[in-house]
Amino acid sequence: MNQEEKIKYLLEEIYNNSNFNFDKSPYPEVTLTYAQTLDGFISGMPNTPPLLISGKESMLMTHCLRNKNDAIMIGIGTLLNDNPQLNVRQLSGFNNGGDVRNPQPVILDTKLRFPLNCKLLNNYKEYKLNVEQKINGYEKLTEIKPPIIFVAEGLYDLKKAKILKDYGIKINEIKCNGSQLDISKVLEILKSTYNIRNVMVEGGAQVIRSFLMNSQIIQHIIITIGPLYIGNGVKALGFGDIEKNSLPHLEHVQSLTLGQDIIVIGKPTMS
Ligand SMILES: NC(=O)C1=CN([C@@H]2O[C@H](COP(=O)(O)OP(=O)(O)OC[C@H]3O[C@@H](n4cnc5c(N)ncnc54)[C@H](OP(=O)(O)O)[C@@H]3O)[C@@H](O)[C@H]2O)C=CC1
Ligand SMILES: Nc1nc(O)c(N)c(N[C@@H]2O[C@H](COP(=O)(O)O)[C@@H](O)[C@H]2O)n1
Repeated sequence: MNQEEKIKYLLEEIYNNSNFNFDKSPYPEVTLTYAQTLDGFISGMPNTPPLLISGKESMLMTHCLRNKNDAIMIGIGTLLNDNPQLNVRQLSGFNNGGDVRNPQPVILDTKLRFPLNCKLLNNYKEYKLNVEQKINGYEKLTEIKPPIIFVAEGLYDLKKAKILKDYGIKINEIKCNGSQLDISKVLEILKSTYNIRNVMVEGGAQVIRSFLMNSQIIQHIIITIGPLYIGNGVKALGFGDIEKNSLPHLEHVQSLTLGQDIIVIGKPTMS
């Protein structure tokens, strides 16, 4: 088995041994995953270039996880800072007719700050154009699914939403009482409207915090620890203290090394 096959096998084991019952749950199966430094940071200071924490082997694991999940969720903070692609381009066979798939991107974006020139939109537009115009080799392209954006009712620009919808982007309005979107509602819609069976939540800090504070909706946590210190930056849980009792601990813990990185895998529990 090569490295990619070994990682895929490891992930199969994790998901096959999950006692998650999709039919009985109002939500998809949720995996929270991120990479952090030895001093607990997931990135440098806000508005600085993206920080590479994962080595090539654990980045391959991230792409295998993306391949395994129907959807990948990030907050608008990550989109604005990193301009990510959220695809599986590191897997063998990508764009060469291989048996791999991209997850559908999901963005939490109350005020629709989604930039009209971001890679997520450009990649989707380019893919659609290739398929619609049957451009040479289009049959072998790995499908790119349209991003799904969650916005708050009354807080976003309807004209911008119309432009995005015309490109094929899915926009879902949620009633929002507080300052952030209700992640339970978001997950319910992903399951009921989009038939999303499993979702990996990649971050950033505020999204990780929201999920960990509602850890009953998470089935798996997979953390990559890269062997570096950076001194300051954005902590995995963002800024501001949290009551210790609101956070879970892990059970059924496994750990392994991939390259120079340590991977910690477990199930969150409050008990
Ligand atoms: N190392 C790693 O694995 C990863 C690192 N990162 C890093 O994280 C940093 C970004 O983190 P951060 O700035 O916290 O941004 P986030 O990606 O967590 O996005 C936060 C924003 O999402 C919107 N939002 C809407 N609803 C919710 C909700 N229920 N919970 C949380 N957020 C919600 C809010 O914006 P609004 O009010 O406008 O809707 C909020 O400000 C970047 O530097 C990036 O590099 C990101 C992913 C993985
Ligand atoms: N697994 C992992 N390791 C790191 O070191 C990271 N910085 C991240 N970041 C996440 O990956 C996104 C970038 O994705 P693309 O390479 O553009 O597909 C970034 O936005 C974070 O979500 N992840």
